[in-house]
Amino acid sequence: MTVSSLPVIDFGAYLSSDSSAEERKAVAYAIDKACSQHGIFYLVNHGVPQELCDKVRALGRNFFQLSMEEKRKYGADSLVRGYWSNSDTSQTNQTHVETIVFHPPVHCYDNGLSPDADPASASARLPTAPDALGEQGSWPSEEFRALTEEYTNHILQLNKHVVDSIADSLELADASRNRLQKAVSYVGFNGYNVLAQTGVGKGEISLAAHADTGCLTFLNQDSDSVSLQIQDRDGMWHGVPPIPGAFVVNVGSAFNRLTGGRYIDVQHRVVHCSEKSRVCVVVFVTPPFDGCIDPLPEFVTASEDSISHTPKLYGDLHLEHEDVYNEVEVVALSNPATSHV
Ligand SMILES: O=C(O)CCC(=O)C(=O)O
Ligand SMILES: [Fe+2]
Repeated sequence: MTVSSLPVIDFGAYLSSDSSAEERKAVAYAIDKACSQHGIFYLVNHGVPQELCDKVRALGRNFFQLSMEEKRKYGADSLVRGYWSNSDTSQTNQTHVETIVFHPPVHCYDNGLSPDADPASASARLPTAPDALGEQGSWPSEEFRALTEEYTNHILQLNKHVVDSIADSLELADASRNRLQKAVSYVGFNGYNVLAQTGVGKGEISLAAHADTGCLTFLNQDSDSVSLQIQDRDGMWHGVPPIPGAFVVNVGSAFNRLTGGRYIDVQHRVVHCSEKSRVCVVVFVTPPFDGCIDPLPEFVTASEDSISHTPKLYGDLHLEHEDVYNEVEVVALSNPATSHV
């Protein structure tokens, strides 16, 4: 894989009302091709103000610079919102990756789970109602909350257009388009400290290999280092160099299922060994927990259609992935060979 092989998609033509139908179609086909060949692409001219993208990364950076004692005041709650880091750093205050996660209260989960379920059970950890999300106390400041919500709303708007373009290129029926448009967002601010060179030599990584669980993920990464890596079909890892102003957009497992495997839920990880720490603000866009993630009718073959089964819901997939996704310990690299995408 070479640097030029990861598509850089200019979304301006899809968003502009001056564009012709052919111009919009060309963008839509490019996105479909990227999702089915790579499961990841760069998006430029996406319409989210650059100043806002820079501000949210700065918000994350300022937060991570607080003392560990201060950050722990915002420790993750039972719904896994808030601050979390991958090592007990009481001695050194050193972490490889730390994160502060929110589910902004802009969407409603209606997954039918009982709010008084056994708190020790996995299902009790799923947010069940809008007022269970993003309580005031879990935000470091009102500014943090306001900017995060503004940013997330922009990304959700952008996601709506990207999904529309995908539905256009796949010629989806309205019912399928509407299913894909039901979206919930999670936002995570990831902070990466530099892995000691000795550690990198020993095969340490910052964020373990995984596929995201939802449909599309929008990454807004610092542009100083090549730290994000994706795995190709031959198992080789490749760096994804940041392009200033571009989002990296990747496909998650729910989209892989919904498209009957057409879209690749790309495996990715982070190995951060530059001189500066790194921030990446991540918005995961997922179906609601009660959303069915069985393949859309357009991707069901006649023989599959005749098999009756219980529909798979996104909430189930979320729980299955949770342990894998949270596995961010430092582990040995299985294959340290990398090149730029
Ligand atoms: O920080 C990054 O570049 C990637 C983060 C990521 O993959 C995730 O949070 O799921
Ligand atoms: Fe990820």
